[in-house]
Amino acid sequence: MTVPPTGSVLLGAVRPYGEGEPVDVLVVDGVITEIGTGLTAPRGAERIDGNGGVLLPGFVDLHTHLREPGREDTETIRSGSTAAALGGYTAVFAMANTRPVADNSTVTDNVWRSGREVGLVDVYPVGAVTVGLGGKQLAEMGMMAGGAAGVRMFSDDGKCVDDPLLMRRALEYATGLGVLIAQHAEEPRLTVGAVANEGPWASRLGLAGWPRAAEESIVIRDALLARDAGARVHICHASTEGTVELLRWAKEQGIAITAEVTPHHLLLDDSLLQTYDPINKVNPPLREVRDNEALRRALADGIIDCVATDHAPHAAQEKCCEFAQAKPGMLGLQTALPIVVETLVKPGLLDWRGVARVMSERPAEIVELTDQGRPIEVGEPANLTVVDPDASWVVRGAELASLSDNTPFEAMTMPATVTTTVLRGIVTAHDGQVTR
Ligand SMILES: NC(=O)N[C@@H](CC(=O)O)C(=O)O
Ligand SMILES: [Zn+2]
Ligand SMILES: [Zn+2]
Repeated sequence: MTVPPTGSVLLGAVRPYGEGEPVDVLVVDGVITEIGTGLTAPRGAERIDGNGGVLLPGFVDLHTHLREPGREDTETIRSGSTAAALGGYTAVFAMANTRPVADNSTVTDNVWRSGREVGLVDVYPVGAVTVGLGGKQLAEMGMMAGGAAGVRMFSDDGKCVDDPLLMRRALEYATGLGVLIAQHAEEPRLTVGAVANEGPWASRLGLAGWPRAAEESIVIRDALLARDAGARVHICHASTEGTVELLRWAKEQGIAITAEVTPHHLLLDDSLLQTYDPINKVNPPLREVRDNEALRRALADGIIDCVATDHAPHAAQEKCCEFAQAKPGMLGLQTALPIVVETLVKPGLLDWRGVARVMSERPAEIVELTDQGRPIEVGEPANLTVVDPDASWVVRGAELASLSDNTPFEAMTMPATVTTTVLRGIVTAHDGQVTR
């Protein structure tokens, strides 16, 4: 194991959790050593002016697609890490649906090492649950967990582990290894050919519908399997009001279930499909306004644990085509924080402490990272993000760091921006530029 590099920096005039008067935060060798006013930077330390911005723990994304290996034309570990650092992230979990699939330790260890070499964000590879995402045979989870990457989360994301017996075995095996299974909840028999939320818009537009039950039946099935196995299970990209109610029930029973919601499912609804622009095509599909509202409330009250981007880059030719043929997925890393501000902070559902909870603390806890999502206190690791809460900017896909530009937020005005990201005391991004 290589020792990760650390740095020293003085963050001047920042407001931890957006509270109180601005203070200076001194970081030496990757650790916060002093918080106060009028601090001076020791020799060799960088000095960053925080301009009174909000200081938060660095964001942790449990759901990112980096497309390396296999589709480096659409995203690489470097380009995805760049987007992550600019978006305020200090750790991202890279999904296993690459080519080849990350179903063995050769792939997961390579992703881990490449992430370390780039050094902009901690890239944690997610291992596949089944060989080749085929849903038939369990992958060697133990080998991946025991490798250099120390894989701690497994998912067939993009596909559902739909066989209930196999899912039960995966949960049992994962419990023994102390790792987490994250489920893409989609009963495939109910979504054959489905491209849009089953509802009035899909009917009107002649698009094949994706029923809510396809998601909800797997959510409740997996909650029950986790209960019986004494296992933990994590639900990827929760998208319906019904899923929220099932999560509430399962948590009330004491079942160890956690869930994430994407920024796009918080903000966008299926009325956008009337243009037939596949930029809005995603799995699970954009739902209805009542779902947006239920998901926002669930995130605010903790029924949904965290925000995860499901950053899913696709090439122009995979998006600029007939709706049914287009690939599902949208960019997310650089727009996540502003959308959380728009949908939760501005309406008063979350304060900045709450943003720290859903973007950093809870995701870090779910995957048991000990150096992320930590309190902003002396002696804690300096994985930090500075936000300008008053900034306003217009999204331009072509200007985002991703190699792809499939953002559904094109031309939208965003509130708030990340001004600085710090990984173990090293400034990784500042004023819209990465440092390495
Ligand atoms: N969300 C998507 O629509 N697409 C994801 C896969 C997934 O998250 O299910 C992708 O890999 O492109
Ligand atoms: Zn998925
Ligand atoms: Zn995904």
